[in-house]
Amino acid sequence: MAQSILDLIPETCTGTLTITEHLNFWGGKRVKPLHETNVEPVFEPATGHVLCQMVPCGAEEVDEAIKSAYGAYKKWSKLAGTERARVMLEAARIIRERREKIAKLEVINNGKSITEALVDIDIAWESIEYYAGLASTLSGQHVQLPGGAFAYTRREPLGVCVGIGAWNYPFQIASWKAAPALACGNAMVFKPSPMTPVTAVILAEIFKEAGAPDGLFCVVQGGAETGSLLCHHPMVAKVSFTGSVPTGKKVMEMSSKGVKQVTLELGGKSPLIIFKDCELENAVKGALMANFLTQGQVCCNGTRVYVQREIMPQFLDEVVKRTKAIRLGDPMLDDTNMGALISKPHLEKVLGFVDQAKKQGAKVLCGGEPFTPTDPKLKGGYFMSPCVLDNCRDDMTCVKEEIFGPVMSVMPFDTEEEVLQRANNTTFGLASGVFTRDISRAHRVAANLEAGTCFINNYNISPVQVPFGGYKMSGFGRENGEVTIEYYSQLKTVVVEMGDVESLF
Ligand SMILES: NC(=O)C1=CN([C@@H]2O[C@H](COP(=O)(O)OP(=O)(O)OC[C@H]3O[C@@H](n4cnc5c(N)ncnc54)[C@H](O)[C@@H]3O)[C@@H](O)[C@H]2O)C=CC1
Repeated sequence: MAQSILDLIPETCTGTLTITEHLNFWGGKRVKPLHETNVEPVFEPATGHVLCQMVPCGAEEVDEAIKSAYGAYKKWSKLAGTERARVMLEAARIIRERREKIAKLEVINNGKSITEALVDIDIAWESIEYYAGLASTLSGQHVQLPGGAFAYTRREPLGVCVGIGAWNYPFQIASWKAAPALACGNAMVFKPSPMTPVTAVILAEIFKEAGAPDGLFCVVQGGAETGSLLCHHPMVAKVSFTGSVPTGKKVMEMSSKGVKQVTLELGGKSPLIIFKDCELENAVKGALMANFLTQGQVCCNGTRVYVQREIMPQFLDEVVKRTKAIRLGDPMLDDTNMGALISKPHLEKVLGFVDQAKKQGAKVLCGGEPFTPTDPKLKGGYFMSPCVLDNCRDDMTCVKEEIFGPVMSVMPFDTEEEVLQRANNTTFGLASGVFTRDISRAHRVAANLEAGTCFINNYNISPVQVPFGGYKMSGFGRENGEVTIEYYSQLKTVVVEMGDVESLF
């Protein structure tokens, strides 16, 4: 097999890696693009250095990848769950073994800190390991019918599933989609975001090395056009999408033409409610975790922080103190805790939200400015200082729209009833959080929040055993947890007659 891209990573890698290897993968190998049209440069967010070129796949290549996946599906779906589990466990082991190198590559392509990237890679192999465990438990039901007849159900795969990913968790999103899909006996064609094309192909190489049939996990590069080709392809049974609400709607519409199943993991504007009886230090830490991971580019972030009026001054003091202490800089260094945003246009968009918030009456307590690290190699990076906004109102743009950057909006509230009404007054419903020491209140609030997840006394932890997904316009279907098996399989009912046919004719 050709040399892995992982072997190209130099010792000191910030701003030095250039990848010229092909980033498509099907038929068990990396594939050279057929045409070099609509090529887009891919930037290293921390430096602005061109990391590689993203060459989108056209119709012929998408068709080839899907056919390769279909061939693998025919073999893979015939294996017992235990046999599939063996390959998946081996893939998880290889990822674990190479976690540092994969994490470094993720940092180079995404800009998040190495500390966070290592967690992402660990969650990725954990997910593959978890679904490997479930692969051998898939089973149906036996139903007795009158006259000795009976029926049973078989849990069968769907076929070729498509995964379309966002740029904020490139390797983790690919793994979260591949793991349940493969455990159920499907094959997957994955399209990463055009801004983060690099690490999905590493996952493909690892599945191959672990013993998966050629084509089981394929990678096609591209943007909207390639994504649309995937959604329309007649041999695709399901599309699992992570991205924005507008694109999610298009994916659903395109998939509906072929009556394909869809999972949509979309955006959010999640509320975090902090009651005066909370343990304040934990609530402050929770608010930071809810806003500043991956430079604030996290779909389930709790960016609307409602704080009970009596504790607002202490809360703001502490939150600002800790936010100012966040160390920005070279994401490859262990003591950096915030890296660079994904792109220059995205940085400008986020800074634009801060400007607009100021115009609408918000007060910037800290951050919200472009940031230039002292290290000269980071001069061209897309950094901004994490921002806390006070004096926010529910009708402001910064409180209503997903910013997808390190910007926390803080608002006071007085009563539980009032805050619940305000927290639910949104078209999104991905996540939510509550900090309180009153256990009855905690569960009552959790039950009344209209969101797919509610964190009590913590925020943004995502164990693979726990279902993750949205309410309302944040999407439907789930990732992680046992329930996701339902989204990657279908039930066949087999009815068995033991006597004579009683014909009405
Ligand atoms: N709920 C969740 O689990 C997550 C949601 N997100 C959401 O993703 C968004 C940020 O990610 P972006 O990559 O900017 O989102 P995006 O919606 O622009 O793109 C997502 C993916 O869809 C592809 N795509 C774009 N147009 C398409 C089309 N017409 N047909 C098929 N595919 C198409 C893109 O190439 C990319 O791979 C945020 O809104 C965020 O909230 C991000 C991460 C996790």
